Amino acid sequence: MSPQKKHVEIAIIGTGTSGMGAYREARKMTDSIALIEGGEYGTTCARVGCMPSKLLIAPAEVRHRAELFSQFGLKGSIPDVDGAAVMQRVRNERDRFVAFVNEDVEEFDAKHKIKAYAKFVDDHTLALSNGDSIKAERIIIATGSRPNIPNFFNSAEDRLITNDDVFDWTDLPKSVAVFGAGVIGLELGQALFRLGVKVHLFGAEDLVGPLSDPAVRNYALETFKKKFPFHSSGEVKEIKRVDNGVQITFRSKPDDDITVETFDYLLAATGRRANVDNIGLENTSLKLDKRGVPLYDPLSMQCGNSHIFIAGDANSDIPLLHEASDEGRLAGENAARYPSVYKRARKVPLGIVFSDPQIGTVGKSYRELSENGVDFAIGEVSFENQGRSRVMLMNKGLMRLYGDRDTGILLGGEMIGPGQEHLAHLLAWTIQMRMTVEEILQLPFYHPVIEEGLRSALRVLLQEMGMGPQPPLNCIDCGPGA
Ligand SMILES: Cc1cc2nc3c(=O)[nH]c(=O)nc-3n(C[C@H](O)[C@H](O)[C@H](O)COP(=O)(O)OP(=O)(O)OC[C@H]3O[C@@H](n4cnc5c(N)ncnc54)[C@H](O)[C@@H]3O)c2cc1C
Ligand SMILES: NC(=O)c1ccc[n+]([C@@H]2O[C@H](COP(=O)([O-])OP(=O)(O)OC[C@H]3O[C@@H](n4cnc5c(N)ncnc54)[C@H](O)[C@@H]3O)[C@@H](O)[C@H]2O)c1
Repeated sequence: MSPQKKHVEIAIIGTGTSGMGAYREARKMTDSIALIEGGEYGTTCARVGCMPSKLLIAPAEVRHRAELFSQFGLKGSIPDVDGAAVMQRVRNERDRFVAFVNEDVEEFDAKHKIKAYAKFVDDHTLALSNGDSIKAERIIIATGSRPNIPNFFNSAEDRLITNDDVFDWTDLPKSVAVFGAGVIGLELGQALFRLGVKVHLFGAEDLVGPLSDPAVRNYALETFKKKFPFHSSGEVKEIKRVDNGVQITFRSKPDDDITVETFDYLLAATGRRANVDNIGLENTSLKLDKRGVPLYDPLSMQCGNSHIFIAGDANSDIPLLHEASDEGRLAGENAARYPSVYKRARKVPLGIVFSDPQIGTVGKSYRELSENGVDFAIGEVSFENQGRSRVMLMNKGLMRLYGDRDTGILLGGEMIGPGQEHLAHLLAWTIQMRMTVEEILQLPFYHPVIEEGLRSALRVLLQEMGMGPQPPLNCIDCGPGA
């Protein structure tokens, strides 16, 4: 068949979370759409991201609780891990989540869907990998991201893997060297370790997860180092493919002796790279930043004043699922409205790492406040003596909250500890409502709950801001271990 030339109002490149959101919004206003997908339908989140990673973490957490039996005075053995069964459940449930997404895609109008990779030929024209081309009045870039793999890792040859590979395993390997102590490395590394896999986590510059507050970061480093081999500032001298796997020669700390260990795989979790370097942006008039991402307005997703919009991981800014979804819908709405483009307020930043202890970041980070010279106070609480956390043997953690000294408004926080996935939400909601610390303290806190730890941090913050009335810290009406 000779190559087809199609003309549409809106072309959306990528049918992941942001592309699907964009499609739903744009579809409300036009029937002239091309929704293009080069890879597999199903989204990164459901196929190889959020969902399968949490499916791997779940059995690891359950088994870890059994390791605490004796501390509770319980007798019983720690369950053996049936790696094949663990991975079978991960794959089955993953497939179920992917099937839900695919059902949604199935319901999209068949005449809108195109299966091919797209590349810009000029500002309005896309060349497709199937030989066809599309002329579009407006275009949305929703191409997502892919693992960033330093060249250094290539010597691991066929034993170099990423998150794209892990969830297709039919059994657990014996050993994995995880590179990158960011979100993926912490989540997958700890889960594999707790499922009996020999894991070493190799970080860089003592960074851990998304933490920028030095006190919380140091606490996190100390805590994770007690849990599994974690070389947070080590030096890797050599990575070599050997007969039985990948041999890694390294120093755990700068002054340590050299160690040589062999692993089945090297898992690269060293950040992600936006899929914007391979879509022909050089053929457009878009201005790019130093990462190669088009300059765009995060309140409208519009690139400059152009008819091109960018959403989700493709813009590299907040590579999280709920943000990709919001950005996709905003881009879809504005592409349909163009040239009258609306700005929408963005949600308060919220990040959660599903490690144990969990990590939470909300609102403005310590780094952002410090670098911008904001005069902020810090309220800190340790979870080591927090009542409910001790009861549950989950009493590891440190929360630091930041408040504005002039207005008493809560600005943000960084934390590691029990139940942070819930505490971080409460904090994000109160920050989005622009509540003062005093107002938040008027809200009900039950007893005995982990939220009482959050209340203690808020009370310390109020005191640090010099704003009364100041309830006595560790007051008796707060209940023991608040
Ligand atoms: C291991 C892992 C765990 C994660 N866990 C969480 C979590 O717990 N919580 C959270 O909030 N976020 C998590 N994330 C992040 C989250 O998955 C992403 O932010 C989100 O999926 C991004 O959605 P997207 O629409 O931008 O990209 P995607 O869903 O990746 O969609 C992009 C689509 O574009 C297609 N495409 C690319 N280039 C082209 C082209 N040229 N032509 C046509 N199609 C193209 C791709 O094939 C893909 O289908 C995780 C990510 C990973 C990797
Ligand atoms: N729970 C969640 O919400 C969740 C879970 C997984 C992923 N994600 C998203 O996916 C994104 C990507 O995750 P990620 O963990 O790949 O990236 P990341 O940016 O969180 O962490 C990458 C880490 O790798 C380190 N690193 C880089 N090069 C290295 C090297 N050569 N050796 C050792 N360490 C090196 C970096 O210093 C950094 O700490 C995250 O930013 C997040 O937005 C979210």
